[in-house]
Amino acid sequence: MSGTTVRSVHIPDLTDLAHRSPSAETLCWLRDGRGLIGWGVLDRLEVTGPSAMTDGAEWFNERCTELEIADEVRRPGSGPIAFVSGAFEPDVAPTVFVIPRVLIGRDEFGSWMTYAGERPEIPEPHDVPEPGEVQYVDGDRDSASFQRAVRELVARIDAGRLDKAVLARDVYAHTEHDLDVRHLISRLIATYDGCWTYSVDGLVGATPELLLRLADGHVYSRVLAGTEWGPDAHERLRSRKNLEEHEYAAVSAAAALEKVTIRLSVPGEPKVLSLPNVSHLATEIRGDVAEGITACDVAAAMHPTAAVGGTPTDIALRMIRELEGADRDRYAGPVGWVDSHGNGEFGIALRGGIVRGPRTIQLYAGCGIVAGSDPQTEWQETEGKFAVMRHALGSDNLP
Ligand SMILES: C=C(O[C@H]1C=CC=C(C(=O)O)[C@@H]1O)C(=O)O
Repeated sequence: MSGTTVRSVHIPDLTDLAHRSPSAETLCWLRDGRGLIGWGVLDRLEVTGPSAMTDGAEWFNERCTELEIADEVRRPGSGPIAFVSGAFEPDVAPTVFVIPRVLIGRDEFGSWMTYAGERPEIPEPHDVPEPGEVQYVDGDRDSASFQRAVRELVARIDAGRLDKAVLARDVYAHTEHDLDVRHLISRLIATYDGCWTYSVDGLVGATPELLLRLADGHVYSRVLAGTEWGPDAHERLRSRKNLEEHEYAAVSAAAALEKVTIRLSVPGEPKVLSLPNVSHLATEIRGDVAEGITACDVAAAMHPTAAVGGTPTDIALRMIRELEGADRDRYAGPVGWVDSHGNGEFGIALRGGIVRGPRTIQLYAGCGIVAGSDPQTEWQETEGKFAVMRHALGSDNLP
């Protein structure tokens, strides 16, 4: 890679990024027609260990110092970038960094292309094959065993051992034809355009939860917890149980952000976020980071918030390991991108799955358990969250 030139150049504005990738190994971070889509691998790292996120960032910075960089665009996301998918438990599963060979980016000012070596043609938009019939098979937990785990967790909360933990379950989707993540991406962006559609190294989904955006020293985070669906969902979101469940997540995110920011603004009351499948309570946090802090530093400081872990974090993680069954791998980890200036965006990898074979994807969904959580309702909530990927795989049903 040493001596390779990476160039970013302005190109005519493209509104259909998702349909341009010529590769089934598409890397993507897209929301509402803006974001990044990449293909080809200039370099790649898999790293495991408690500091995987910052170790990977160091590796990326070293790669950048070896490159010749010619960036005429000079905006967050231009120049060399790495797509990143972090493990939920970084000392157990690998965190992946991928520097694409070619990338098209788009923001409010227009589009650009970044490439290593010779300038490629801009690919024409094209259709990709559909997966055909899909069969769903429960993973480690069926309805009864998931509800048993919820009941056990509520008993431990009632006994005062912890306040909250997020329990997840997995489902395997087996498809008739080979899976092409570009098909999933195009279905996700069409319906969940207010979410961040991601695809990194087989992890694909559309998350409504932004762990952080860091651009020119300003940080923004959208914390979600508390879920309802169906009639009167907005009123029911204001229940004591939902507000409490949300509060743990917002407090944990703000406490982590405090360590890396010099200014922080946290609203006192959550808002309601409506999605096609469910609605959530949402807290939007804004701040300014201390000098030299990068998006990977902020992601490492924040993960896992109580939106996916619990309160207190260490006890919740122990309970999750004990009660959950399936290994989370990169589900509920930070997913996104970072550039050579430390700007970046990371979602929490929710409402998605991990491709496990040419015709198999393992889907995950979880929900926050607090005192008073009802096992049957929590099961239904995971069903509502699986709707995102079921839709991406071809179903037209929403819960
Ligand atoms: C853990 C998930 O969602 C989290 C994010 C928003 C709302 C949540 C809830 O209400 O339980 C979860 O904390 C998931 O989608 O798998």
